[in-house]
Amino acid sequence: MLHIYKSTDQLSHALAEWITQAIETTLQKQDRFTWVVTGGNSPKQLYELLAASPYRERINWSKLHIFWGDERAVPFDDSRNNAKMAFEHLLSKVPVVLEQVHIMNTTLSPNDSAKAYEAILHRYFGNEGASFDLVLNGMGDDGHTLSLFPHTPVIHEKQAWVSSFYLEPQQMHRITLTAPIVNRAAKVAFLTFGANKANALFEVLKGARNIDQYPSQIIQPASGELHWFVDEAAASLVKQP
Ligand SMILES: O=C1O[C@H](COP(=O)(O)O)[C@@H](O)[C@H](O)[C@H]1O
Repeated sequence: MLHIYKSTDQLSHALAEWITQAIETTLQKQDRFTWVVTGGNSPKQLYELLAASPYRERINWSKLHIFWGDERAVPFDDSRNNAKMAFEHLLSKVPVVLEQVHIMNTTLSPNDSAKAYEAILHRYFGNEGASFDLVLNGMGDDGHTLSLFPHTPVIHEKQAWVSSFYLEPQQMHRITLTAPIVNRAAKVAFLTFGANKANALFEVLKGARNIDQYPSQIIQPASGELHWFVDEAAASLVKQP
């Protein structure tokens, strides 16, 4: 489902409300809510909103179990670290249970970090079936999501739930969830805005299947919901007749 908003402000507010309702509704049926948060710049306003009234009071933070979709293999105190960003804008401001907040450990080698994260996920979800209640994703203007970058082999991963690799153009290792686990989620929501994302959004939603060029295409929950929260600038090509 495609949700289009006039401004990034309206978009962030609508997504904050949608996430809060998803948490409220799910917690009426079960005792925990597992949420994968995203990095990058796009979610900063959303995170600030969730950390403030009225969302802060409506969310039962003690029931939340937080995970990351991907991480740059840099120390936690590096400004590029996705977990640092989420703590700065959200998690340090709300009463989360730290034992339920699972950052990707960048003090280990990237390979060991991916294995350790995969072990955590298997403890939560077993080997089959269950997965996250919500995966929040961003999308880069090159069509990447998580750390599934164009023309990287990890796009085609079929077994591992977490993988690491060296991203040559950025001279940096990345650790990322893979399609096999993300596509089991109950809900996946993309947050994308800005004219620079318009072409990628068009190709991902309306273009021919080309997952190597536009890796966001591979995120298609098997039985869960897929939502795209975008602004009019990003949706400008999608909306054309
Ligand atoms: O590298 C990354 O980029 C994507 C998109 O980021 P944005 O700044 O364009 O919103 C992000 O979702 C991912 O977590 C991050 O590692």
